[in-house]
Amino acid sequence: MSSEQQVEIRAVTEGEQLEWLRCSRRTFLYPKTVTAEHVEHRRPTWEGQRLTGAFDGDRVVGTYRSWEWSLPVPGGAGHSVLTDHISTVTVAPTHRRRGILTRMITADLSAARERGVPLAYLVAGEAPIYGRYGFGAAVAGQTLTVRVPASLAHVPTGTEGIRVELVDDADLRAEAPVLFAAVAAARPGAVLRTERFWDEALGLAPGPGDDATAARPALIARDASGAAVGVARYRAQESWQAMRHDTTLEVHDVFAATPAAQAALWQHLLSMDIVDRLRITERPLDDPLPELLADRRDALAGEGSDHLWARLLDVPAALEARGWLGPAGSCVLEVHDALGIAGGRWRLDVADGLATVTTTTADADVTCDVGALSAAYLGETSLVALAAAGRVRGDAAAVGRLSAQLAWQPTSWPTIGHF
Ligand SMILES: CC(=O)SCCNC(=O)CCNC(=O)[C@H](O)C(C)(C)COP(=O)(O)OP(=O)(O)OC[C@H]1O[C@@H](n2cnc3c(N)ncnc32)[C@H](O)[C@@H]1OP(=O)(O)O
Repeated sequence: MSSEQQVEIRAVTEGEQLEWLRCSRRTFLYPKTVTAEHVEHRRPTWEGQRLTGAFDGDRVVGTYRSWEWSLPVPGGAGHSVLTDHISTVTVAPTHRRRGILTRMITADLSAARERGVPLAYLVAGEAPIYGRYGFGAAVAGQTLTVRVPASLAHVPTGTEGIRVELVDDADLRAEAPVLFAAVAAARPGAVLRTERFWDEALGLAPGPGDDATAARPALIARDASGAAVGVARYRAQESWQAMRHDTTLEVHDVFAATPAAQAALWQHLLSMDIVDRLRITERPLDDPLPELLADRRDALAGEGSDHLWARLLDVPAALEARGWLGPAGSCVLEVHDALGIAGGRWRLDVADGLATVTTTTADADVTCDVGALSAAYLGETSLVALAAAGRVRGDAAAVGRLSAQLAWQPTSWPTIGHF
């Protein structure tokens, strides 16, 4: 067996992309044969992205993909930071636990910092992997299961003026991306989507061997002027025989410009015939659905999980880029970073919804590792909870105030944004 030192980490050439894709899909236990057609299908997505490979001789034994992408942060629409978006992280089972991921990710994070990118993020395959590299679990998602039929006891004002139309998935192409972009811009941590993502998600660009899915049913909610104000997508079991007995409708990608439009979509979905339950994925932690129901036990929360992991690369730039809802006040914050990328000690002054961050040598009020601050950065994970876990240290009043300052409403939104 070759030693770790013989494994070379470098950019993948066009001619190596097929082996690179094979390595990633094999490691993710993808069941289908990967061909040159799959590479052609992925090429539009890879344009402008960095594809890195770990090579043992001419064999690809590790994959890593990253690119610059904007991420909404607390502060409302218009508050976003440039990020290093990381994906397709794999090391072949034959080459695991020899430091290959460590070499790929530390090189990528350091290079991103040098380019002036203040934040990195990814959606983790498994929770224990990324904490050691300074990532913190920053956006959680939940799956709600709701018995059908169920009725809404409360609806927000204006729900009666919303009309819900049944369309095909493909019919969403013109209107859904614009609506999604507007909704996502105001939700911290919402992974933004490319045009290519929409083509693939709506079944308009099927990969080799994939079924064309563009005719799946979907819903559009429209206001009195006819403008699209909400979208919901869903799929049922494949055969009607299975559906005669016990039918779960998998509902995903529900988003709306207003609470009324969202409630109108739920009203429609909760009253569908031949359906026993809805299984609704990718919901934020503050989803109002249980509050709308006549019997809140009709909605069971389950499968809550970390979704997006964030990693601060430039603490002052990232803290100054976001908005602040909490009380005005100052503290000295010391951040440790074992990778030597983002550590330092700063005075943080919060006032009028903004923060000013300046280097200081004063004693620290609050001290933590970069992973803990990264977890709290998007406003959802509580700094007080991190302190209770021993991951943040300092005077309780200073930690409590910084925790209240970092918190943001509405919470983050666990969107799926790339393939
Ligand atoms: C954004 C994404 O793409 S998420 C998807 C991540 N990929 C996967 O889950 C696919 C299956 N897994 C893999 O391909 C590999 O196991 C990887 C990429 C997760 C790890 O690659 P490796 O090269 O083995 O990691 P490396 O050797 O650098 O490990 C560094 C440390 O992390 C630990 N570690 C790595 N992966 C895991 C894991 N899944 N669970 C627990 N610990 C882990 C190692 O034990 C090691 O710890 P140590 O330094 O204390 O010895």
